[in-house]
This record gives sequence, structure tokens and C-alpha cells, in this order.
Amino acid sequence: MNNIPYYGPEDVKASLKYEELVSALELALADFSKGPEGGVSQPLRATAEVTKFNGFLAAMPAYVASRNALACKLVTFYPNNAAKEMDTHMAHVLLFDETSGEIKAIMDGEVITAMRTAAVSAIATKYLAEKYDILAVLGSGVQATAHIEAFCKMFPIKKVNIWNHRTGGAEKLAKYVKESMGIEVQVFTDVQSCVEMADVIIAATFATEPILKEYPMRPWVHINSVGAPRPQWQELSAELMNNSVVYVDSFLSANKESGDVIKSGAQIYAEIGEIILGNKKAEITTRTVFKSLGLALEDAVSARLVFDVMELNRKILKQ
Ligand SMILES: NC(=O)c1ccc[n+]([C@@H]2O[C@H](COP(=O)([O-])OP(=O)(O)OC[C@H]3O[C@@H](n4cnc5c(N)ncnc54)[C@H](O)[C@@H]3O)[C@@H](O)[C@H]2O)c1
Ligand SMILES: O=C(O)[C@@H]1CCCCN1
Repeated sequence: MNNIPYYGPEDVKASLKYEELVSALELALADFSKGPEGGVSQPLRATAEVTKFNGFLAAMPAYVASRNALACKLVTFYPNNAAKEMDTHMAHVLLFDETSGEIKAIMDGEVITAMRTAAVSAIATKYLAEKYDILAVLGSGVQATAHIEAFCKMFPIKKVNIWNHRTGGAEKLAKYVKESMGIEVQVFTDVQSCVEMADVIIAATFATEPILKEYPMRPWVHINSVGAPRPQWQELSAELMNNSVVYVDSFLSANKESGDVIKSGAQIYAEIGEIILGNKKAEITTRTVFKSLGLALEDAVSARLVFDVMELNRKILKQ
């Protein structure tokens, strides 16, 4: 085997741009929702539980024919790492040659996970939100930060409201947003006041019990929930789920992995890919929830984009 290129977080960050990621992922999510003819092969991720340390290791393989992207992400998530000032998610993506199965590159998967998850929520928001003035964010970690960065680039957000279960985290993120994006930001100490005037809400926490409940909210609000990726965990209350039109990234993932879906018994209206394809109508005047579990196809498409940019740069430097 020849030397396998390794791309670190800085390489990945420099290679991925939200505009390009959003359009590539939009097409891939549509391919996925076409079924077998869409050319996406993606089993449910395999997860090994490390109960003793409250951790998990997940393997996420996928092939997206339209992007020539064959990859597998290996990701660990250890919520208790936060107390040790360590990352709670650690990931690498292995990209393969689709024609021979040979490995083409190994790359950091943490930046990919942050950016592709935010990009997919942005796609759902583009189709399902009616207004974009006030963005409420629950959580202040990696995903909350990536979502604010992506959403402030993609939508005409006027104000960002932030709540976190530890207010210090919310204050730190608010300072970053104010200084780097120059957008009005307000920190809240309770979820209800944070969300009541919001047009779009992002829930990106490690909550295992519902934090976002049936509070008074704008009737048209669109909620993206990316947390609670385990069948026993919830981030949204059952009442909220049952009183909203629910969209998911994958029926299979949502029905097998999402406590918000499984424990509430809420009916899923559509995969976001079906909305992109126009096979189902987007219901935007009522409250909508996009429940995101995170799909391997998103990592494969992102890794392929990174590889193509890095290869191009290498060829230019060689000339
Ligand atoms: N859908 C996807 O594609 C996808 C991708 C990556 C991560 N995730 C999930 O998104 C969530 C956030 O991930 P992250 O990378 O931002 O993690 P992070 O560790 O960077 O941030 C976690 C956030 O949750 C808060 N938190 C911790 N315990 C909490 C509790 N009990 N109640 C409320 N808030 C709590 C922390 O203060 C922090 O703000 C996790 O559930 C993660 O598994 C989803
Ligand atoms: O899609 C992902 O990458 C993450 C892995 C950890 C659990 C939540 N989803």
C-alpha cells in the first residue's frame, strides 16, 4: 500500500465551504430518499456501547454513487469528556476508491461532523421555515457553534438567542458570536424565554430528558433537533413532537435511534429528501420539527469534497 494521505482538521476546514456543502448534501439527501434507484447504499450505523464509561463507538459506512463517494466514519461519543475539557465526539473518515476499494485518504472527522450536520439543518430550514429573524439556540457546544456559523451565513438572521444548561457556556458562545459575526445576541437562563419569539430553533444538546417542551412559541416556528441520538434519550417533549409536523433525515434512523420519535410515538410526515424531491409538500405555516440523527452519506459526500480540493491543491503545487 502506498502512503495514504492524512488530512487534519485545518485541511478539512480550509477545503469545505458551506455553500458547496449545502448543494452537494441537498442532492445526496434527495438521492437517498429515491430508494435503491438513487444510488445511495447506507446501512443503519453499528454502535458498540461502552457502558462502564458512558461511551459509544459507531461505524458509519456509505456509498453515494452520484458523488463517487465511498467512505466510512468511525466516531466515538463520550458525554463525560466535557468535564475533563476533552471533546465529546472524536471522529475519522476513511475514503475509498469506488472502483477498486483501495483506500484514498484518512481525514479528521470532527470538522466534517460539525459542518455537515449544520449544513443539513440549514437545508431543512430552507425548505421548512417561514421567517428567519430570530434564531434560538439551545446548547453552546460544537454543534451549536457550527449551526450559528452556518445559519448566519445562509439566512438573514437579525438576532441570536442562546440558552445552555450551564450559563457560562452560553455567555462564552455569545461573546464569540458578537465579536466574530457582529450579530445581536442575548443569553437566556430559561428555555421558555429563549424560544418564545424565535422563528427558527436549534436544539443541540447532550440532554437525555426533554428540555424543549410545549412552551408558547411562534405558530410558524421551525425546530431543528440534532441531539438525543439514542433510543432512550429525548431532547424534545412528547407533547411538542405530537403537536408538530415531523420531518427526519432517514425513516430508518429515526425509528431505530431517536428517543424523541420512539418515546413520543409521534408520526413522521416525511424525510427531508422527499421534500427536496417535491414528492411531498412542505408544511411551513404550522410548527415543524426536523429530527436529525446524522447520516453516513453526509460524511461520505463531505470527505469526497475535501479529497477533491486537497488533490487539486497538490497538483497545483506540483506544477
Ligand atoms: N444529528 C447529527 O448529525 C449529530 C452530529 C453530531 C452530534 N450530534 C449530537 O448533538 C448533540 C450536541 O453535540 P456537540 O458535538 O455539540 O456536543 P458538545 O459536547 O460540544 O456540546 C454539548 C452541549 O450540550 C450541553 N449539555 C450537556 N449535558 C446536558 C444536559 N443534560 N442537558 C442539556 N444540555 C446539556 C453542554 O453544556 C453543551 O452545550 C449531542 O447529542 C450529539 O450526539 C448530532
Ligand atoms: O452523525 C453523527 O456523526 C453523530 C455521531 C454521534 C451520535 C449522533 N450522530
